Amino acid sequence: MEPLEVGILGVPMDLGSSRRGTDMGPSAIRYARLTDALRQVGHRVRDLGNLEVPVAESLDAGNPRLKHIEAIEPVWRLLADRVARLAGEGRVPLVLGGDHSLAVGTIGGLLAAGWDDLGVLWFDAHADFNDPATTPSGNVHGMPVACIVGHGTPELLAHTRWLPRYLPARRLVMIGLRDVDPGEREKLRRSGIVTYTMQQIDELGIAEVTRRALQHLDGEGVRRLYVSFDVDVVDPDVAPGVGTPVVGGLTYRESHLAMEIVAESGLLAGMEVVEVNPIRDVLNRTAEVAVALIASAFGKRIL
Ligand SMILES: NC(=[NH2+])NCCC[C@H](N)C(=O)O
Ligand SMILES: [Mn+2]
Ligand SMILES: [Mn+2]
Repeated sequence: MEPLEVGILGVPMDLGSSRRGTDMGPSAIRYARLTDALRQVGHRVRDLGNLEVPVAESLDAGNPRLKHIEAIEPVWRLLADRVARLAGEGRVPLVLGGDHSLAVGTIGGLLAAGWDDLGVLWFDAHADFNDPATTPSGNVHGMPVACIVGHGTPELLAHTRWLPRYLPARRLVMIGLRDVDPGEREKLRRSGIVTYTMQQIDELGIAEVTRRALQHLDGEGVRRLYVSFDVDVVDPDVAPGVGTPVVGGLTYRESHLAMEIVAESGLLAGMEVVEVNPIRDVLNRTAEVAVALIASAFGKRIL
């Protein structure tokens, strides 16, 4: 991989989740030597620090079907500005979460930067495609995909009016699904989003699935790839430090192989790693897995 100018941005946010702790994700990932890992692969790295995010205890959650949205939307806007600026400077944004709701800000920022050839690989145990009508929890980290592709109730989409446009649903591919809510399933079928469940990964293998996903995006005109990596896609035995663990996830090697294939595609233009929750982790193991996966996505090779 060509040497890149990587810009790291932390988003210490857990307002989108009912469990506290993902606000400490950026620190845990940095502590696991992220910049060293990227420099070893040959990239130039600049860490731009963290965004300021309100603390849950200082707020009222508000609407129980859209918790903390009044505090989350301003974080999205701020994050979108910062990401758009990074992209405008020719830097590759690497965003450290934080709960997965932040993806609305990152992807919104890339759309604002005029990335018309953007496609998204969404690695996740969950579909994150709920809206206030379908959500079982009211947690906004279960809704970012609905916001990004513009498929949600007007109440939800009212908070995305700052987006320059929505991402076409066919430019987002989900990999690793194994916990989808009933309301999400219906919406997902009609959405145009391409999905690969754990069953398909078991049957086809992660290499074939990742290659098919990339091939589909290529056919949609995607030339710049953004990887949204929710660490709960990895099996909780390997990555226990997450807010919403689901058994039956990717093995250590499967998740690496997917990242290695992403690197080989030559299309990686940005990445976020979200949902690392140090409170639930064991000796920062999940953050270490996150750093190793980032290194693979950014071109680290075994030989
Ligand atoms: N980014 C995540 N970890 N999302 C978990 C979502 C869980 C569940 N589907 C919900 O909407 O509440
Ligand atoms: Mn997620
Ligand atoms: Mn998830």
